Amino acid sequence: MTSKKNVRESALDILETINNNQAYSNLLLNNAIKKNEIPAKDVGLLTELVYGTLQRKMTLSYYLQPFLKNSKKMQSWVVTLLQLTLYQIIYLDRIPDHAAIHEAVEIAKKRGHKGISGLVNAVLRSIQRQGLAKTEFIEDPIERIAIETSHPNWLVKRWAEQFGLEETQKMCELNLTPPTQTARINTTKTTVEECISLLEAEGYNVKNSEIIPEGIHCLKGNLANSRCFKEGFFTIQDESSMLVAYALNVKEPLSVLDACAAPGGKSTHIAEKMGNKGNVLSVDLHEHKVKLIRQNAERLHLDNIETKAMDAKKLADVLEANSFDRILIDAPCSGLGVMRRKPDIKYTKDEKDMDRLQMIQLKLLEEVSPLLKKGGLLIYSTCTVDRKENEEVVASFLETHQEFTKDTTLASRLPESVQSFVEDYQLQIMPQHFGSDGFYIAALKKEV
Ligand SMILES: C[S@@+](CC[C@H](N)C(=O)[O-])C[C@H]1O[C@@H](n2cnc3c(N)ncnc32)[C@H](O)[C@@H]1O
Repeated sequence: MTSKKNVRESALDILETINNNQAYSNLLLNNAIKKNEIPAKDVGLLTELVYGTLQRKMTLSYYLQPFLKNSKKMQSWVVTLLQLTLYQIIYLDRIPDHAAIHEAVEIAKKRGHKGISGLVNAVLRSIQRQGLAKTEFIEDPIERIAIETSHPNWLVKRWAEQFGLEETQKMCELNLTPPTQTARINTTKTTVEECISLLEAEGYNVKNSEIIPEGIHCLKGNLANSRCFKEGFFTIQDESSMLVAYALNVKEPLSVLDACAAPGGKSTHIAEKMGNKGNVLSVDLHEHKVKLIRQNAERLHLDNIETKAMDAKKLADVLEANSFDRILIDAPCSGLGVMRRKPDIKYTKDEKDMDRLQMIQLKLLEEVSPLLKKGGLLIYSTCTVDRKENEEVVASFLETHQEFTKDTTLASRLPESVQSFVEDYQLQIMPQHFGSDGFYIAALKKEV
């Protein structure tokens, strides 16, 4: 079947839409694959072109700059086309440079005019002849890391202040690598061994997680298309997120509130760990999000999840105080721990977002915590790497809530390889620790 727009034209369209509208890359990619009837064999290349160019945008701009006399006057699609092509020349060995340049010139002819295609050709050929500017000579280490790893300056500076330059550099470099698909086996339906052999029979290359006993890594294929997935044998989830149900200590049937639950990755894990017994109340803001939790629970054949669409901050108006054994607040956050999956985050967030989010996170803790029983456990988590949204939120909550204490037994409940990263009652996973998402967990206990 011939595609309506070829792979590189589609990649250019997607990148332009992201630049102009800040739309989500994964949704745009899926739409383009359908609309342009991109053949299955080219989907991998299209994904790599879009994510790779987006991930390296600042580095590519830095390399292009000396060759563009007046980039401000240049139409934005031309700059994006140059970045897309330079990405292939520098980072994709399997595409010969002349083929990438030829395609770029053809696209420029089709979308623009002869002048533009001549300019695209001239810029790319000059880069080939003269080579790339050296980043080692950038004196300021913050600026150098920012350009080399394509992270905004303010973020590199912020992380360097919080975690030191060395950890920041490691994190930024790891953020450029493609994530591995991981999944959590539904232990109420199957075992890890059985699921691995069923997936292998379907043609997948999978192996055990080195961190989570019920986790697996997929080395080939997309698990979402498997029969095992449809039958509810697993949930696609990052390994860091799998730690939350361990932190909650839900080995027996209990009453659990998951206050920010959609699409239900952690709710379903909790429900599985309780052996499809007890009760999980999964709350999220809107009905369309809550529907995703129900769909997931149904697919996994879990009957112990109840859902509610409402603002968790108002739950205390409709539920009894002191009524849950466990509460999870997996709060809305800046998502700085998941940049490998969502490179758009790098260019759309700013420091004001963290200030705004901190207020929301604190308010959620304030309003939801009275629902916890005395002696109960509250877990606060985010998929971000930022002290303002993590340690500061929890410290501020503890200051004004004497009835809560730090639960220093957190480490003992977590899988062994993670334990050494726990500090007292908190865990900040950095992407470079295990190659999983950056993630924060704090464990708090309500005094009896
Ligand atoms: C990090 S995501 C949750 C992911 C989920 N726990 C999982 O593992 O699948 C945060 C969620 O909080 C929800 N949310 C934000 N503000 C909320 C509020 N005031 N009440 C309830 N849910 C809220 C968002 O809609 C979003 O789905």
